[in-house]
Amino acid sequence: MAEPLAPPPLKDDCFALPPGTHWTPVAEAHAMLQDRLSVVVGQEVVPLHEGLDRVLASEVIAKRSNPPQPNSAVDGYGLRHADTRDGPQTLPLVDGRAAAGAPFEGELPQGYAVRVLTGATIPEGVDTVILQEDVTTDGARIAFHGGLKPRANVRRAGEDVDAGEVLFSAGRRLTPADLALAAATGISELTVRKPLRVAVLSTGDELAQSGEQARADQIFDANRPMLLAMIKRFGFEPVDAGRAPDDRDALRDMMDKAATSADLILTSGGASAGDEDHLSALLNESGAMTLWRLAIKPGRPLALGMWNQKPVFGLPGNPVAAMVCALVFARPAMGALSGEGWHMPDPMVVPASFSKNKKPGRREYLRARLVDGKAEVFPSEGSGRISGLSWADGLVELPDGELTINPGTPVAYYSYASFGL
Ligand SMILES: Nc1nc2c(c(=O)[nH]1)N[C@H]1C(S)=C(S)[C@@H](COP(=O)(O)OP(=O)(O)OC[C@H]3O[C@@H](n4cnc5c(N)ncnc54)[C@H](O)[C@@H]3O)O[C@H]1N2
Ligand code: MOO
Repeated sequence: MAEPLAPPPLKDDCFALPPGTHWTPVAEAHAMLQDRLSVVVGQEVVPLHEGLDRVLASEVIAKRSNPPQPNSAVDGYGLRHADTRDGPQTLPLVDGRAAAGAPFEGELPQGYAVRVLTGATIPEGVDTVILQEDVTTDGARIAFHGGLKPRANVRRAGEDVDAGEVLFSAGRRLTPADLALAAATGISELTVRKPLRVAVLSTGDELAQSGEQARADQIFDANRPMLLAMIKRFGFEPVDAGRAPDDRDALRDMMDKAATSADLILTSGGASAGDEDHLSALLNESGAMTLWRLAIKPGRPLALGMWNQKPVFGLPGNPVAAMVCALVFARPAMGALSGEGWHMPDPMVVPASFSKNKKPGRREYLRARLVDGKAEVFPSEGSGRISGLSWADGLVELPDGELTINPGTPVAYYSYASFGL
């Protein structure tokens, strides 16, 4: 008869971090990634109107000043300031007018005023424009009170931007306002980065696809729709690489396909070192695998490797850990790979409305909501509690060390929006 199997004794340090294991602190992991990742996408030239949300590959320089010539800020009358004095006065009007797109020909004679409309090029001789609400006119003269400010209502050429000024640096993701500025300064084409294509692959025999009939022992794949949607929100190109069974050959095929259609592969599940953790085994086999045990909660295991020259981020399977690692590690990494640059948002420091005794050793991310300027947290820290991800509008980050938090303690809060979600 076999010896009865005795359970292992509890260790004194069972709640401490495993001895001898190096837990990579988040800051160290960030520094390493930042150091090792570089732009992997090429460039292309697109017409200005296709520039929205694209990442600039080079700086953009204004070709033209804005405005290109001095123009009027108001509807009114142009005159020489030297022809005015304090107190009530009149000036005769010249024939003709200056309108936007239809300039006044010639120079304004001394001692006259000229009708000007908003946006019109300031006629030669005019240095000041009086608002039409401040004059009376019979069509041949204007009467007004003096004391005008010299150059009133005149927009100087280049007062907004001068030709030759740098409008944007490389790496900027273009906004609607950027397109307006580029158009106004004579830019018609933009040299941008090709979009970063990010493949998302789920692993695990337990996964069923939404819409399919799930066996009783199966769960629906929640990570893939979440990660694909996150990539889209970040402004990258999501590539659905499907769901791989716990079979090394099938996973290898799917990884090969993902590597041909994307610049970066995000997987979820199979990242740790369990019997069915085929992803880490496969990356190990390819010789380009590092399993990072990160000092982060949730999301301890992160498998990083290269597959057919494409970087792979093997995110943990638990959906909460997958999302946290995608925000905290994959998002800034995608910035570096896409040409946008490494970027972590700045948190808002807000008072906590919760209590917690945080143990030392791991940086923690709690699902949080901002209510009346205070951070509330989801009552459960379970890494499979997807409802908390959906309940939250951001994350509270607790530092690596030990900390006692009471209502009112300042904490770092990152809104989902600050990551681009
Ligand atoms: N002995 C240990 N076991 C575990 C440890 C550990 O340190 N020692 N770490 C735990 C932590 S923390 C995490 S996170 C997971 C990470 O494991 P894997 O990345 O290998 O993920 P799986 O084991 O494949 O899955 C974990 C969990 O997530 C579910 N899952 C996976 N993919 C999806 C998906 N696409 N949609 C929804 N849910 C998914 C999966 O069914 C599991 O329940 O390991 C712990 N174990
Ligand atoms: O990464 Mo695990 O989800 O910390 O729980």
